Amino acid sequence: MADLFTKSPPITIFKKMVHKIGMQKFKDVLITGRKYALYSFFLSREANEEYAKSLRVIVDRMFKCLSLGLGLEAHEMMEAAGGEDIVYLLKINYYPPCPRPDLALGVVAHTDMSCITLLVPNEVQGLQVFKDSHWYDVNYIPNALIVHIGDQVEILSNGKYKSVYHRTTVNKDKTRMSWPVFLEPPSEHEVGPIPKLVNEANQPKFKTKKYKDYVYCKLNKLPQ
Ligand SMILES: O=C(O)CCC(=O)C(=O)O
Ligand SMILES: [Fe+2]
Repeated sequence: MADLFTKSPPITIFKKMVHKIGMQKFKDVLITGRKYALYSFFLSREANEEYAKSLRVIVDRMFKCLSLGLGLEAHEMMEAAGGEDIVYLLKINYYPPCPRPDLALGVVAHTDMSCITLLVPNEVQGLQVFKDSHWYDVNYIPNALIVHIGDQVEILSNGKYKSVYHRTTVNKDKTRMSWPVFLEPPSEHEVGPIPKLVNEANQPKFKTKKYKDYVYCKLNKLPQ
């Protein structure tokens, strides 16, 4: 086990996980409930490396578009989000069939804390987004990536881009899975409205703070 934590870059995901939940709990998780998802992490290291490489290309383009959309230079948004040090955090969601989907949710309504999230679902319907007081199903499109704007892009853009409020439902007969990659600033990185976007007429709508402090407040439901 120790060996696994000293090798190549994707292992930082596990280090991060261990750091978050503690080694004992991590081992407990490995031998109990979420065995399936965590084993698939270990077994598919190469696949994850390949996937991360492909995602990088898309991530660079997405940040460029977001930057240009705000009238900034192409590189500015990504730099403000942590540049080369942006963290790629892969999570695997596993939603088994549920006898009473009318009484349960897969994931409760939330916005992602990340800058952006790139998500691949399987073909089972479940993701919903909230708009104009309604929940809308996100249709499954084969080979398409789903992109969420997360809280950090909302902050960087001083509210011009809104983080998407979403949730997941569960299915009576089918198992749903999804593989989101959260693109996060490094934990010590300070995130706030990009100075060029702030002036007399556009006062900052968000505090500037370290990403780790943002996460702490959000997870503990404290005011930001
Ligand atoms: O499973 C999904 O489609 C979305 C999951 C999600 O919102 C999350 O993990 O943050
Ligand atoms: Fe989410």
